[in-house]
Amino acid sequence: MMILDKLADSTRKRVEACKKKISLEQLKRQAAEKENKQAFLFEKMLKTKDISFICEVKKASPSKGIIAEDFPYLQIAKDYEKAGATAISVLTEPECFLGSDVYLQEIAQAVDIPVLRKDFTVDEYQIYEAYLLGASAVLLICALLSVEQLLRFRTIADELGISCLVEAHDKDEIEKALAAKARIIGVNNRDLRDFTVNINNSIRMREYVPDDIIFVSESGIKTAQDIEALRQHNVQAALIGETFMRSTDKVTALAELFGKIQVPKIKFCGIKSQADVAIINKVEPDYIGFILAPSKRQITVELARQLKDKLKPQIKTVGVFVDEALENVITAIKTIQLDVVQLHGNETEEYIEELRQNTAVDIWKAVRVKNIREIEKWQNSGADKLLFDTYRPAVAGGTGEVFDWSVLENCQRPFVLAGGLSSKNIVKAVRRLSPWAVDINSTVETDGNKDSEKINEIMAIMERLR
Ligand SMILES: O=C(O)c1ccccc1NCC(=O)[C@H](O)[C@H](O)COP(=O)(O)O
Repeated sequence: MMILDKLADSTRKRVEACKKKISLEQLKRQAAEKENKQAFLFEKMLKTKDISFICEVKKASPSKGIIAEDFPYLQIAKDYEKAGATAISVLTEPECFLGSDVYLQEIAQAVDIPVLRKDFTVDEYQIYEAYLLGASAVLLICALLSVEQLLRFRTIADELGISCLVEAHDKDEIEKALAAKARIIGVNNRDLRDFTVNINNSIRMREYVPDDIIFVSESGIKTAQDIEALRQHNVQAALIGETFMRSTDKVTALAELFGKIQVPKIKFCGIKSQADVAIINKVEPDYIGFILAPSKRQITVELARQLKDKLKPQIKTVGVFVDEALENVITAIKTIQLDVVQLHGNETEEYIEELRQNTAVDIWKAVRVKNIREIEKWQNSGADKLLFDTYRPAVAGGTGEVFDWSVLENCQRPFVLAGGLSSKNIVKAVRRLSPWAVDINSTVETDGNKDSEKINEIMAIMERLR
């Protein structure tokens, strides 16, 4: 019997045993009661310009045996998220892959990125289970399912708001996936009959999948050259297990596979004490920001001057103002010896122009992003840089919340990215948007003060991207 048939058999038995504990009807009722706050997140996140990474958490496999003796699955998942993974695939098959539903459930709760349940789906029961465990997607393998089953399972998943990664190995299976109206097709580079792996399989199969369907290359991807070849063939995502499972430093491993990027300048905003300055001097970011506008982080011009005195001279200072009278801004620039003025209110082009006439500092205009029109409106601004931040009514800045980055994908000007950037999302943001600089504030604070561990973590992550 082939491995796939064995796995399907044992999965059917497993599902029957589960049904005795909780019936399908009960499971359906539970699913109906659960609110899906992030419908189809898995496929939404895979729709990016450059290649995405689906990183796999797996302890063992039939072809390789035990891959990870030590298996801190939650830490692995968190490391993948920091490394910039777009999604995480979690093996739940218990016999050959030594997976568990518990891994999936805990991981889905611990990370903000979508999680795929990697199992051998042979029964609709497993789709409801996956949804209840917190999965954002399930795997449907063409070699195991008829077109009718694929269609039915995909329809159930659609009703629940979760995605299906429909896996094929050859042209016939791709046709089956297309007949089942798959929106995401994964081509497996591993031949499950003899376990041989050849990443050219997905490259060969690329032409059979229309461009409006997300194409995922699965298995055996090891090197930056592999990723570059997939990129050249317009592959949207790479699903990688063993290579990442065997790497001790996921951030560096993913950075090496992704290839060189332009690492942005780094600004930490809301510096307000000598203790903050001491932390900053140790890590030497490119910029720091003093909030000189009403905020829980506001400091006086005089305190900013004193802090600047203690700051290493190579670190540039940004004064953040909100609709401040021009003469006060000019006085602050001179007193503190600011390098940059960040206008974070409703300042106009005329205001920017007048400021330009009166000072030599760089001017950054903060745009709090409500929609894409906001981005377009400021494209011809006279400001030196635009800084895009999250819009929240009645909050000028420092929200700690992320906005929808898709509006920035066609931005023509170099920009500063702000809004809820953290060690969890900064790599993904940098790869996806190539900002000129990143601005981090709330997420590196603990109890209202800058936290050296959190700042060090961001700096260490960015260092590994170089
Ligand atoms: O941070 C503030 O308290 C603030 C108040 C008023 C105007 C601007 C403010 N911050 C400006 C920044 O440059 C922040 O770094 C930016 O908004 C991002 O903040 P966060 O989302 O907390 O990382």
